[in-house]
Amino acid sequence: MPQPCNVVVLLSGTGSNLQALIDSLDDGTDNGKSPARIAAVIANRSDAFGLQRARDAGIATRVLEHGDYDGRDAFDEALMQAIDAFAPQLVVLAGFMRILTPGFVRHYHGRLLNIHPSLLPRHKGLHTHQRALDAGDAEHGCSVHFVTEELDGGPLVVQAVIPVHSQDTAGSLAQRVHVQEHQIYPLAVRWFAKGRLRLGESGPLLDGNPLPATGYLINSKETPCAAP
Ligand SMILES: Nc1nc2c(c(=O)[nH]1)N[C@@H](CN(C=O)c1ccc(C(=O)N[C@@H](CCC(=O)O)C(=O)O)cc1)CN2
Ligand SMILES: NCC(=O)N[C@@H]1O[C@H](COP(=O)([O-])[O-])[C@@H](O)[C@H]1O
Repeated sequence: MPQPCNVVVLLSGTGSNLQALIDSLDDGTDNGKSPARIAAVIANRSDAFGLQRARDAGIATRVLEHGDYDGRDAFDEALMQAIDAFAPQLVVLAGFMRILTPGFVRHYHGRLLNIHPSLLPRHKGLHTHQRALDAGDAEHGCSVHFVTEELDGGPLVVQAVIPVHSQDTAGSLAQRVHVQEHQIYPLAVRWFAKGRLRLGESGPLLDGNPLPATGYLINSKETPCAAP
């Protein structure tokens, strides 16, 4: 049995996506041989509740406060050293609210994933739920993508789609998107950890086959269909 894929998770806040990853990797569906292990959780804020979730799960934690460093490059250099101490095969951004430098992104090319609360390429950046409402979008959702230098511009791995209801608010959308995030992120991490997902020269490959530009699309009726 190959060693499980070492994963380091970066976060800045609540950590519900971290919790979904913890729960999915500990759900016994792999005959007790999880394809991945979360080696560490690293936060850029000491008040991130995700740190408590990690501690409760017995996962190592580190805090690097970006304000303690003289600029982005210095912070990212220290962050890389902290991450590499855990020798990850995969780095997962789970609500990590810092724009990463080109040097950082290059260092983790092909093994750096992010989850974003919109149907990319729509609504890159922040405040996506309100922007979807303001734009009158009929659909919204979330996206997992490989991280590149272009903010939220990396190649898509998987998206989950939800309908926007007339009575929706940014808060209600966030709640319904979170449910989908907690399905698609564990799915993508498992694919990567099992060697099924990789970033090829021309884009993401799943089982050797190019994924569509949308990534694997889960047209959610809000009860996510089984994915491969
Ligand atoms: N080079 C890249 N860095 C990051 C990416 C990426 O695709 N390429 N994804 C983001 C995640 N993200 C949205 O999914 C995101 C995070 C943070 C920001 C942002 O504007 N951050 C501000 C600070 C905001 C704050 O502290 O509240 C900043 O860094 O100045 C936009 C999008 C992770 N990084
Ligand atoms: N641009 C990055 C971004 O906005 N990411 C979003 O932050 C939230 C973190 O929630 P969590 O801390 O409960 O996992 C998630 O909704 C994620 O999509």
